[in-house]
Amino acid sequence: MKIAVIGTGYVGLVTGTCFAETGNQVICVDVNEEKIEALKKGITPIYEPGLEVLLTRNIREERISFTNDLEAAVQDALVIFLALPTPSGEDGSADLKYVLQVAAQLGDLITSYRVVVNKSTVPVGTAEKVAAILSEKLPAELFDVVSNPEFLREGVAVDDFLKPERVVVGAGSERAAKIMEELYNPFVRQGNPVYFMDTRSAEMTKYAANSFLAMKISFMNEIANLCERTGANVDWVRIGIGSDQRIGKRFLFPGIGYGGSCFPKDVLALNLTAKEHAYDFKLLQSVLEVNRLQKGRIIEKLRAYFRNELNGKLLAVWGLAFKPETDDIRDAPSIDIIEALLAEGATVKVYDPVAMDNIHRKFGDQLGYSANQYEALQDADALLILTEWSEFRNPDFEKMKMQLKTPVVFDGRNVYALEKMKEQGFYYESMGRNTVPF
Ligand SMILES: NC(=O)C1=CN([C@@H]2O[C@H](COP(=O)(O)OP(=O)(O)OC[C@H]3O[C@@H](n4cnc5c(N)ncnc54)[C@H](O)[C@@H]3O)[C@@H](O)[C@H]2O)C=CC1
Ligand SMILES: O=C(O)[C@H]1O[C@H](OP(=O)(O)OP(=O)(O)OC[C@H]2O[C@@H](n3ccc(=O)[nH]c3=O)[C@H](O)[C@@H]2O)[C@H](O)[C@@H](O)[C@@H]1O
Repeated sequence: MKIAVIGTGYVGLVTGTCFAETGNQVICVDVNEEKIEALKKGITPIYEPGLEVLLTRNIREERISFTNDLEAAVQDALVIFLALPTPSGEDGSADLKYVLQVAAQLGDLITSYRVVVNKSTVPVGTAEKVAAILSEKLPAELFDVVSNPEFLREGVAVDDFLKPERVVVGAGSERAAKIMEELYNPFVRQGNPVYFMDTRSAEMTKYAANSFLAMKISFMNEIANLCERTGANVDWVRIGIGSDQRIGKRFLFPGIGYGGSCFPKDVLALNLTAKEHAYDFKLLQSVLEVNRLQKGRIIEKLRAYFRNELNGKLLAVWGLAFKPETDDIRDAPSIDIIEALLAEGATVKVYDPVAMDNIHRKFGDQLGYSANQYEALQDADALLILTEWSEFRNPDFEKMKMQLKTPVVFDGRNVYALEKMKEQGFYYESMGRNTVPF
């Protein structure tokens, strides 16, 4: 099948590459010329394990190509995917300007039947808005608008796309549903269900999924905070509740609050949708508040330890990306935490395996940047762990102690076992577990 993908960010690039991998002819479009030039050479602008290999193979076998020319891209494509940004607007609602602008452009370019598929995360009713814009220029028989939200996670995006736990398709017509069924057929053959529904339900499914996961994390963060106050250990509580299949083992890890390009903006946007419909979504408001507070917990711990004197302290930070296996720092909790440390007069030295360039673009010379994890520790009063990269899991503890001024670790991701830190002689505070004193 001939496919056009508009927008070559995370979602567009993975969508295009994976559909090429399953034998379709894909053309990807972006307004960013630099990005397109790099992609033509097989260079991906994002760090995503496995993506570049797949991309270069599909470029070599001529199943995927890149252009800045929207008209050329949609000329032959039967299916047009919109993988455009939907950032938070000023009031927290999803800003639809990119999606609606492209819809207007498509109205001028489409000359025969096309399925316009929205892969971006968009509020309920957006498919109808896109259809209304297309209708201004096109007769109804020339297009269908489908909602096909994406559930991939950064860091494991290729696997998530090729082996999805489910695919959701909101299609208003039989004709469009059939085309989508054919497109996803290779995935169905692997036993993964495709759920066909109306466009409004598909749009709501995406927000409900992200908000539910954000709620699960926030719930565990609150349990962790309570564990600290009651002397329980959240590791045991997590295992204890997670083995109940109704709860599930995943997404029960407490930490420094959820971040990333999606949970924060999507929870905000769903809350706004509720407001617009005069519905007071109390649970969602609590999720937002709990997450805001959780990012400050590690600062509270530091303040208590340093007796409110963070001014003049040298603090090392390991991990900046919003989670491991990505260089993405969009809405990363590390940003809020570093900003709070700087505001209190601390000096901050950072290290991350892949997100250094992105964090440098954000903070410039406000921070010290280290070439490796041990260099960051030199003379530091304490280490903060903000992303659970696997290379932080089994460090050379002796080297850490030698580099640090005092062997003090504040772990926002529960990377180490309490016994290990005790044995190694660290002062160690983590989330929802007992503090290991000197
Ligand atoms: N990043 C993720 O892991 C996931 C994101 N989503 C959703 O997918 C959508 C896209 O997200 P990302 O890929 O992360 O966004 P992104 O911001 O990384 O990429 C968007 C791309 O669209 C391009 N673009 C902007 N205007 C354009 C136009 N008029 N024509 C052509 N290209 C244009 C930009 O240059 C950029 O390359 C959002 O709605 C997001 O919520 C959904 C699931 C996962
Ligand atoms: O809509 C999206 O963009 C995507 O958002 C999330 O994917 P992603 O943002 O890549 O990252 P997650 O793995 O979900 O992690 C999000 C945040 O939650 C935090 N988290 C996750 C799990 C957990 O147990 N505890 C926890 O604090 C992570 O550290 C991270 O900051 C969803 O998991 C995807 O299904 C969805 O497609």
